[in-house]
Amino acid sequence: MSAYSCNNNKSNGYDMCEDTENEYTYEKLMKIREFLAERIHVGIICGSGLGSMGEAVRNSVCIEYKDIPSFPISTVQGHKGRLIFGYVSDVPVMCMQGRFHYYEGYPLSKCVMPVRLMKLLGVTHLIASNAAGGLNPSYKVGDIMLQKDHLNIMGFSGNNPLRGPNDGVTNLVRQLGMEDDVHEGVYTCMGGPNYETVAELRALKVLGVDAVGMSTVHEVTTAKHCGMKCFAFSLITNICSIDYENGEEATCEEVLDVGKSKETILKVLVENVVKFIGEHSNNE
Ligand SMILES: O=P(O)(O)O[C@@H]1C[C@H](O)[C@@H](CO)O1
Ligand code: HPA
Repeated sequence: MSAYSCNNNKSNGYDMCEDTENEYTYEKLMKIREFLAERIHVGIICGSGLGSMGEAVRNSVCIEYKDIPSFPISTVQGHKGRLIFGYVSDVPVMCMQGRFHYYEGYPLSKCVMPVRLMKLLGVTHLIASNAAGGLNPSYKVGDIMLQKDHLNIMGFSGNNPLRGPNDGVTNLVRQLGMEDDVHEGVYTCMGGPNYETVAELRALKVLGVDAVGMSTVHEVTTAKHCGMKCFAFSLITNICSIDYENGEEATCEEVLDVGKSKETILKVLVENVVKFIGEHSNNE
């Protein structure tokens, strides 16, 4: 008898099959889940005003956060609040158009839950983006800062910082024709929701911070802990002034406007990085 043929044993009224292939144990289901999970490869988190990167996703299926059981909702301007599943450069991705911030009232464990979900769904590589204020005097509004490291101020007592993004990816970003506008630097996350005081910015500068924002550090820390490879970058949306006499605090509108003005280049950036990951990771 072949593995799939039934013997018409109807002792309980149903067709009974001898074949053990028809028994779905928990272990077997987990194997199926693992197989399917391997089909999603890259996770993308869009920062404030950077949701247009989600338009790089082709053949997409969108699911609103509010429709997903137990999922938090986005409460911040510039975060659509939906998951997009699809393909970028033929690589299967899931994209968060909207992240969760500590200042929204969510504990950090909830802010990073989607990263753990990505891991469960098979994501091996995380691309995290954010809007940030430039502290390094050589940065201009609209520049991109590749996060070569971060300062985990909110977890000063011990989380590991991100070390060394993939050199190849870094070069690839430089090839975007933005050589003069791309930097590698140190990012830090403040608790928010208010922007930093001059005294705080001065302290951050002394600590070696090049750009300051309100996210990403805990996501990257969690992703690293889960064994993912991470590529994180900041769009410099405003320049942080450490001068009491000159310089104004950024506004939310300003931050979102800079994101909008860089939509095209950010989409290309995401496409190139995902393509690179697809070509170099061998579906690991
Ligand atoms: O989600 P990100 O880190 O891009 O958001 C930044 C930090 C604040 O939420 C907002 C400031 O305008 O942008
Ligand atoms: O200057 C800033 N500080 C903190 N978060 C930010 N997000 C955009 N700009 C900034």
